[in-house]
Amino acid sequence: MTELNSATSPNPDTLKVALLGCGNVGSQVARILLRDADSLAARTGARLELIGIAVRDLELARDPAIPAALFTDDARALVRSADLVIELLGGIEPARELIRSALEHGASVVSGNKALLAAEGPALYELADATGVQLSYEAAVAGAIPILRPIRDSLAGDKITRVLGIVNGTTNYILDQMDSTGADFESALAEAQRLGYAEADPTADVDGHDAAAKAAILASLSFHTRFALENVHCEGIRTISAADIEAARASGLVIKLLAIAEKVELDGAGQAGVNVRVHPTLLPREHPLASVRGAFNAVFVEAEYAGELMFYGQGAGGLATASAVLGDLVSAARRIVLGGPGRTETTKGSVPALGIDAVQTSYSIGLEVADQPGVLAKVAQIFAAHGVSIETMRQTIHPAAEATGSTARYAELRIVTHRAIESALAATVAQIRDLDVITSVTSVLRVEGV
Ligand SMILES: NC(=O)C1=CN([C@@H]2O[C@H](COP(=O)(O)OP(=O)(O)OC[C@H]3O[C@@H](n4cnc5c(N)ncnc54)[C@H](O)[C@@H]3O)[C@@H](O)[C@H]2O)C=CC1
Ligand SMILES: N[C@@H](CC=O)C(=O)O
Ligand code: NA
Repeated sequence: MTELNSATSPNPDTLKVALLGCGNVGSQVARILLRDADSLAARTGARLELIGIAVRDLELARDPAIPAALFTDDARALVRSADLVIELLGGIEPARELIRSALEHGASVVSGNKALLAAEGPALYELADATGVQLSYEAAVAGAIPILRPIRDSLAGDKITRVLGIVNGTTNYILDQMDSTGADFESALAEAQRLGYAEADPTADVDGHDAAAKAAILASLSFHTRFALENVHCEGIRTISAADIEAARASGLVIKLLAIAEKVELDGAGQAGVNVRVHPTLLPREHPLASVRGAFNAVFVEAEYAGELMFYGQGAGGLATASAVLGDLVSAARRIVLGGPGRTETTKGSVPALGIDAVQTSYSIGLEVADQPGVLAKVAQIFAAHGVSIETMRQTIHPAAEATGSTARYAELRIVTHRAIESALAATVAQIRDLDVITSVTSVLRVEGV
């Protein structure tokens, strides 16, 4: 391995590519780089030579399509010899240290690591700018879907007002399986893991953290201001029960985990901030996002001049994600071949990050109440006191629960509100919880798109 980057010589015939990680995505990237070497060279203007693949365990049986000689357990040395580094390890360290080392050595970097980019993106970008190389991460948000490049480049002359999407394939797969086949949560998750959609630690998917990292990246690029993970309100899908899914279906709705970044007007004087959030959301079945099935993702972008745009495709899976990685790689390689400055990020704006309390949404609230006179009036009074108006209220009377020896009938209420400020909705629910006639608040879900 030579220490000199070929990128430093003008018009290089060959660019050296180091791959870090050979898991679901990395192994597919390696296969494509080897199999499609000629066509990639034709598109790039230089050969993309895979010089090594950093793995943790050299003894592990690997894909026979990848020559064994390419594997190394010395990622640091590999990075120092490359013109282009592809980071597909996941996690914060050693990914951060290796990316920094690559950028400092003048290598461009392609990464799919949203956890790292949400946490460290701006610092890494500054480093890439300082050394005149590129840091690209299309794979990090919505897998194969070209979404970051359109936001950053194609919409650079527009003003984005709202981004709303399904950006986690694993949770969409789980919710879809629960809805369409009645599968239970655990078996749907196990299948998502088997299919290579889930993160190494799937709690990142299930608890919404993966979607939150993507939401932070999307918001930062869309609103030209850095939004950190701490700015993202995050709720996962662990609390969604089969009963919630059934109740949604009965009302012509479907539950999806949505990432939303939207401009919120603070007053009539043009003051605005941005709220970024991830939470399970009820959508009408005819809403375009409702028909996004399996591990597919879709992102709606609303912009002042372009209007509504929708991006749809495979949000997870090794091969599909490899497509986004290769796209970034060829683009970065072309810049080396053709010369010219790298792309710069514009996340130095100062739009305030607003908490979820400031947003307008509507709630679907499930309640179990005593079946006695006056209950509805008490509940309705609380809504009125908070200025929240009720759009629909459905009541189902259940017979006494014989199994528990109870003789009292009880009623199930499902209330859908009109749009209101989140803080008023949350305060309404909190006060309802304390009513003596309420047995339990069985679910609270936000509703969009009605
Ligand atoms: N799987 C998917 O559908 C998508 C994954 N991504 C991202 O791409 C990255 C890779 O994802 P996957 O391939 O699914 O993960 P994976 O867990 O299948 O692969 C990661 C590989 O890196 C290896 N590794 C970890 N630390 C290492 C180290 N210090 N040295 C050498 N090897 C090391 C692991 O042993 C594993 O083989 C992650 O950042 C993930 O968030 C992004 C979009 C979609
Ligand atoms: N685990 C992620 C993989 C892609 O980013 C997901 O399920 O979407
Ligand atoms: Na993408």
